[in-house]
Order: sequence, then C-alpha cells, then structure tokens
Amino acid sequence: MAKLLKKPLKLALVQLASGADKTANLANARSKVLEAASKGANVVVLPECFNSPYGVKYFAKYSETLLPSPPSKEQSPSFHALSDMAKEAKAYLVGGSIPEYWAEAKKYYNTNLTFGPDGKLLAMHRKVHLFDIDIPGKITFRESEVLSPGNKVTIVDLPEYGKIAVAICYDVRFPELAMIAARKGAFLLLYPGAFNLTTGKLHWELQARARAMDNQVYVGLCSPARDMKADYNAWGHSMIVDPNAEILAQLEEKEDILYADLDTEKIEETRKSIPIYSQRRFDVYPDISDGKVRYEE
Ligand SMILES: NC(=O)CC(=O)C(=O)O
Repeated sequence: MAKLLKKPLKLALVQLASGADKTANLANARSKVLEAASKGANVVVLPECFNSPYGVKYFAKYSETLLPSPPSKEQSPSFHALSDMAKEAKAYLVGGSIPEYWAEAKKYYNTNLTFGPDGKLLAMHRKVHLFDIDIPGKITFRESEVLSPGNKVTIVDLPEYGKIAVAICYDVRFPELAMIAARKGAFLLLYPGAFNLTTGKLHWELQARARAMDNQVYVGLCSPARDMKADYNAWGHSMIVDPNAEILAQLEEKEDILYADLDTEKIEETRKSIPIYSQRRFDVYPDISDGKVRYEE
C-alpha cells in the first residue's frame, strides 16, 4: 500500500522572536528560514503573526492586502518576502500567519500563506476558529472584535512527499479539522500558533499529542519566542509529535529552530499496531470527512 509520506522529510519549526518592526521581523525570518534550509530542512514553518506583535490592537495596523492574488509589493511586502525566502531556501514554506485586509469585503483575517520551493503560492488558510476566550483573572482575548473567520479546511499537496494540512493556533482545539484532513490523507498537521502562559501550560502539549494520537499522523506546533516585554506572552515550546503521540522534539521559550526527521514507515506502523483507523464504526456514527466539507473559500 502506498505510504502517506512518500519520502523522508526534515521538518523545521522556526520559533521566531518578533517585535514591532515589520521589516526587521521579515529579515529575521529570512535568515532563520535560510539557516533551516542549510541544515537540510525540506519544510520550514514560521509562527502565528510572525511579522507583527500579536494582539487585537495590532491586526489592522499590520494588515496587508493579499487578494486579488498575487498582490503587489506595496500591498503585501510579506507575501513577496515569503515567496522569495521559499525560493532561496528551495524548501516548502508554511509562512506562519499575518493579519490580512480583504478590501472587497472590508474584512480582516488571520491568514497563512504556504509557498512551494519555486516561490509559488500553494495555499492560503484564514484562521477558521477565532480566539475568543475569557479566563477571569488570567486572560481575555477577542480576535472577533477585529477579525472575521475563514471558512475552509486547508490541505496542501507537496507532490514528492504527500499531503499536509495547515490551520492556525486556536484551530488546533477543534479536532474535526484535524480528523477531516487526516482522513483525506494528510500525513502532517501543521499549526503556526501562539498559546500564552495560561493556556500554554494547560493545553499546548495536550493538543499536539491529542491531534497526533486521534489521527495517527505527525503534528507540528510552531510558536513565536516568548517576549515578557510584549503585551502578549507566547508560550513557546514549539513541538513536533509523531503518529504515536510521542514528542520527537521540543524547544524551550527562546528563539531557536526545531528539527525532526519524519519517517516514511511510522504512520502505517502505528496504524497497524493500534488499528483504530480501520476499526471505526461508521454504522454507529457518521464519518465527518464524508459530509459537507469546504475546501474552497
Ligand atoms: N492564540 C490562539 O489562537 C489560541 C490560544 O492561545 C489557545 O487556544 O489557548
């Protein structure tokens, strides 16, 4: 049977330290992406809001226009920087996320852009589940004050490796997205994400390992580095989990790059040992990947 991951792949998650200066953030991202590629990474991931501080008051100020695509350099310096980085690195680049302004609808989004090694845009994912939470005395955050949600599941075909799924941060808490992508054949679920000191401690590792365990696929969570002087303190701890829900590699809080080699046998081995994949009872409950799923915005 054909393997979901067709050939060995080195994954790199860049736990980037970003600040208020977008140009500096883009330059820093470029140097880290090239460093990861020079170490052999085939797929490189950046964090959520990698080119700006993360916070409701920053979305409009840092937003860029992505549609109609391709945007001009003035409309989206980050689009062009990411495309150039991917091409220079000769690697797939899951470009974290940036705040997007869609002029036609007058709406803002938290948007990922994924590029191929030739610098071509492969996919665009707008965060589907907005981060609206209120934990009294700890953290209140309401992305929906400014942002609108995306409306689709994003699966990206990397021809020589297989399919990956891309979603953003809070999306990881919704197992349906992950399960649909896995059942559609994704070998790796990637989440640029910025959990915080409250929810990171509680749920970051659990979410990563749960999505891997439920779906018996690789999972990567890529955080910004922690900055205690920023308004929002990211959890850090970017991690890569294998299809058996074991942590392959994990960072601490500081800026760094995390690497892991993904094995072509591991998904099928895991599914053979614990065969939940073929033991599902769709006569008892529905297959959520088989119903009305949106892949197009
Ligand atoms: N920042 C997010 O979107 C999500 C998050 O921090 C959490 O789920 O916790």
